[in-house]
Amino acid sequence: MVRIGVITFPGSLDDRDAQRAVRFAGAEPVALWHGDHDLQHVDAIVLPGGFSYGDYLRPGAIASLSPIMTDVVDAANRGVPVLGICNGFQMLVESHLLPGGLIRNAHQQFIRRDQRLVVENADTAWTHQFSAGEEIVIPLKNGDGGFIADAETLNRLEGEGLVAFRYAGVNPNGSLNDIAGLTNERGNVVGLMPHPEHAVEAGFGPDTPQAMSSGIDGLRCFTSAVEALAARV
Ligand SMILES: NC(=O)CC[C@H](N)C(=O)O
Repeated sequence: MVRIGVITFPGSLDDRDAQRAVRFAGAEPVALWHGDHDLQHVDAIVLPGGFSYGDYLRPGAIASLSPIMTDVVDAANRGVPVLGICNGFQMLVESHLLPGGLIRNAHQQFIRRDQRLVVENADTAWTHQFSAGEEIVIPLKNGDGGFIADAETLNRLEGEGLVAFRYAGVNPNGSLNDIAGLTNERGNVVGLMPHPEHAVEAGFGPDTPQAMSSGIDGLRCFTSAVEALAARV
């Protein structure tokens, strides 16, 4: 069975939900601890949402220095699929596995909403079960979701198709180019601000009209990875 590790940091909030999403996707969730240098030979890694180290300094900045993050960076560079959700996306950026930065929302408020997204890149480990241009709805909840990058980086991200998800309808936080999520060149590392793990079970996900979203749009992030990994085993 495919085994997907979910790393818990001090202040993680959504690690249990991420484990549950992994189980719903048909894989075995493996609870990993940030202070261990031990990935327990998992096939893929999820960095969950939350408030690691109370968002002290910058969200994800202290967590990026946790012992296990050197193992995560090594694994990512070997091609192991890594998904960073919200605070996990912030950790990926702070670890330089993805470029740019995430700053306070433009309106200065913490925001929670069911968010429309366009899947821009459906050729990554975590998105290949979507189609490019497909619109989905998953929850968004953060205080520091404003994506920034210098002009050269932004041009490269757009030119090389490294924008994985883009906000649709409204830009909820002032992110440049409506960027909600990124992938690396290889497609194994993906980070996004909205929360796919909160949209994996009918009746508990976004409350949107059927025509707009299945309510479980987030599940395909996880089943994408599980399907590709299962084919390798
Ligand atoms: N939901 C989350 O993971 C929140 C991330 C981070 N603490 C923020 O507020 O931006």
